[in-house]
Amino acid sequence: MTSPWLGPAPLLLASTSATRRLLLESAALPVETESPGVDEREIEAAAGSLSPVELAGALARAKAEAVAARHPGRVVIGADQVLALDGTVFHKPTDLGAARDHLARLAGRTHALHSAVALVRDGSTDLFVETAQLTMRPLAKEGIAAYLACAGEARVRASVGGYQLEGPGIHLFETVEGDHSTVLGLPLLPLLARLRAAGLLRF
Ligand SMILES: Nc1nc2c(ncn2[C@H]2C[C@H](O)[C@@H](COP(=O)(O)OP(=O)(O)OP(=O)(O)O)O2)c(=O)[nH]1
Repeated sequence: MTSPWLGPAPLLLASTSATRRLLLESAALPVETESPGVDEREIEAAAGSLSPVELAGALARAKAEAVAARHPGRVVIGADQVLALDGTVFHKPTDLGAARDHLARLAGRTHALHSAVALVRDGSTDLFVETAQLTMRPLAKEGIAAYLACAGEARVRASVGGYQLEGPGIHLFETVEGDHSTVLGLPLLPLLARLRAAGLLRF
């Protein structure tokens, strides 16, 4: 397969997310990954009164710029996803109990997933945020328990909402508005448009 990538070196993804890496590889792009090594909670605490969208952008920028500083000349992508319900920000559940609490609060409501991407090239950062709106079914605690038993702790803890839409999480929803890749945490269409505009893609 001839990759569409025209860059001199593989894309450098400043992320520990296997999901994000898979999304880029599924687009036939050569990817290297490096952990950003930034303290997200510290950035969030310092961010003070940022909106969820601004917080996602600040975290994506911090991750990308931290890795770009270590690899001058590379095209670096950082990303962050924030789940917001009525302005309250949710973080990845630390265990099944936390996931159960999250889902009880999200059930029957519409929440936003703000997926921010920071693209760093030649010392400049291009930042954008895409939002998906997800309406979760009303779920009794028995339904939530059955979902958690089906999904399992590893899958539940791997994503900010406690669900993986391409997995059993799909059962939780009435409607999903927004691009699938935005839900998974790396909005591909606007990212590819920017890489194409920079002359980094063959087509
Ligand atoms: N496979 C899958 N992953 C999802 C889904 N929704 C969210 N995620 C994942 C993508 C990200 O890995 C994670 C969002 O959390 P973060 O933006 O903090 O990224 P994470 O800490 O995983 O990695 P990073 O900070 O980039 O090193 O949740 C989904 O529906 N399916």
